Amino acid sequence: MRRTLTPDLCVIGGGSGGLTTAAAAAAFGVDVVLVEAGKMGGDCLNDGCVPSKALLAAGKHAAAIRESAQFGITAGEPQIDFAAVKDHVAGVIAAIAPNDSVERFEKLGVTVVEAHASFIDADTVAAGGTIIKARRFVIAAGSSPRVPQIPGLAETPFFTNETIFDLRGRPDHLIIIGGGPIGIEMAQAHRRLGCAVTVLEAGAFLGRDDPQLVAVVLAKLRAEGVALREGAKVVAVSTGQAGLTLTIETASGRETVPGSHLLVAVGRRPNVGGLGLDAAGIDFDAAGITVGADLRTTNRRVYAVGDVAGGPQFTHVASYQAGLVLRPILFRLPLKERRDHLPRVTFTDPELGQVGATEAEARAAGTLKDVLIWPYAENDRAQAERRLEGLVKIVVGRKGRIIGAGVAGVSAGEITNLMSLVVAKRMTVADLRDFISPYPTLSEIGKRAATDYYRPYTQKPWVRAAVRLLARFG
Ligand SMILES: Cc1cc2nc3c(=O)[nH]c(=O)nc-3n(C[C@H](O)[C@H](O)[C@H](O)COP(=O)(O)OP(=O)(O)OC[C@H]3O[C@@H](n4cnc5c(N)ncnc54)[C@H](O)[C@@H]3O)c2cc1C
Ligand SMILES: NC(=O)c1ccc[n+]([C@@H]2O[C@H](COP(=O)([O-])OP(=O)(O)OC[C@H]3O[C@@H](n4cnc5c(N)ncnc54)[C@H](O)[C@@H]3O)[C@@H](O)[C@H]2O)c1
Repeated sequence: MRRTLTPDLCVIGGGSGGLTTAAAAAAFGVDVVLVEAGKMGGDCLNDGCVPSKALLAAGKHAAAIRESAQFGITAGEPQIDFAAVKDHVAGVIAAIAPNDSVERFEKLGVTVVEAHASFIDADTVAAGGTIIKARRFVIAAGSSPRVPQIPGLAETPFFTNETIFDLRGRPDHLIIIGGGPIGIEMAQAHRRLGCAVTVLEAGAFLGRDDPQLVAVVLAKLRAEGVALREGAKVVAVSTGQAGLTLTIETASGRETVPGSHLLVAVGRRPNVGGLGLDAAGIDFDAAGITVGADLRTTNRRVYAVGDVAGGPQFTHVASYQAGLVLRPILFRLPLKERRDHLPRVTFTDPELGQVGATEAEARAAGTLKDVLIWPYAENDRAQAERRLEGLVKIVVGRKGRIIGAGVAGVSAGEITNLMSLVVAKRMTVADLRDFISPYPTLSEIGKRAATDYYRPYTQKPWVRAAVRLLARFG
């Protein structure tokens, strides 16, 4: 039966961006319809952040057992039941799923339509048997794995992030095409769970990050036995009796790499197909839906957030943008998206976190005044945990303002949280020096870098003379 809904707001996509938009609008009493074609929770819950972090957590436990002798505890090589690890991953998704469920959102006052949404004109969407005419729309349709045009790939069985977490048998030798965050996280997780792993990367591993920080992560992966091939472009794939063979092109010519299973992790493509964007006058290209700094599309009734909007692809960015678009939609307030304070973390062990500008970005922009570095090895907590590898790097701009920070090391993501506040609130090196950091914590590393920045003042003759003079007054 056909029905027509006329809500104030229609949200397309029930992932990180769409759920945040719908829940926040409903909290203000707005009449909201949310349309989801697949699983509520989207990529992050079902095929992305959550299963990948759960798999990494399992790998971390295996590594802890292997490395326990340095603490005086001998346990030996861990016995890994790969299928049971996958049950753990599924269990974590199931534990979080109720937060994102149709039932919960209906309780919040959102009308959920479980169907594929497509615009039929500038202010109307068709979703299954439902027609939705809304005052405003937010498209949060996400992205899908990009599958490259590599000869032989279409005829070869391969995994993407949408299928790898369902694999219950342990791969003997997993080959990963792509050394971005997905490739590198999956490489370490699988290696620690007992697979041989080779990662083939055409350019540089974790190429968007600071090479000095990336080196910390790569050193650990290499030490654990992950084969990392940089500057290795995969140009052909084939399967035969002996298994899988990939042909790579490197600076020294072509060679082949054998393996048993293949994971393709070469980036994402925005889910713009099937949305009827032309019918609604919404421009898009290969990067995603075209939006301005106000996240508005070329149709003034329609906003786009998250992966489909062509910006940085992170759950927290989708949620941040979702919060922003409610300003004009609910309150008619202007909005301008800020990107100078966005954080990101790659959840390897050690982790790699970055917020704001990297050193190279600040230098290219002409805003770099100083770089402060403090090593993990100088931190007492890192000593206690026997995790000395890594560093904090603080990028300082004009007037001592901290415009970026990068952290590579154990729990770098948590330190990045602190640095994220510092960068978002436009704090200075003095602010980071002056707060009290509980001892012994890893986050003290940032404070130590800031304190060290002022050390030259202790050497200045006039400062020393002033100290001596003041001492005379008793
Ligand atoms: C393996 C992996 C690990 C990741 N790890 C992290 C991490 O640790 N931290 C982090 O911040 N980010 C991580 N990400 C990125 C993160 O998952 C995405 O940036 C985030 O999910 C984007 O949210 P979104 O709302 O834009 O899209 P999604 O979460 O993908 O949601 C889009 C939803 O829209 C639905 N949809 C699409 N088209 C239609 C339509 N026409 N009609 C109705 N519904 C539709 C889809 O079914 C989907 O449910 C990871 C990604 C991957 C692949
Ligand atoms: N911890 C996190 O926050 C996290 C984790 C995973 C994914 N993500 C998000 O998902 C996005 C997608 O991740 P991704 O790793 O798929 O993409 P990516 O674009 O970051 O990396 C893909 C890599 O594949 C390489 N590549 C492409 N074609 C190749 C070929 N033929 N041979 C060899 N290498 C090739 C590219 O050079 C690139 O380095 C990320 O940008 C990130 O925003 C975030």
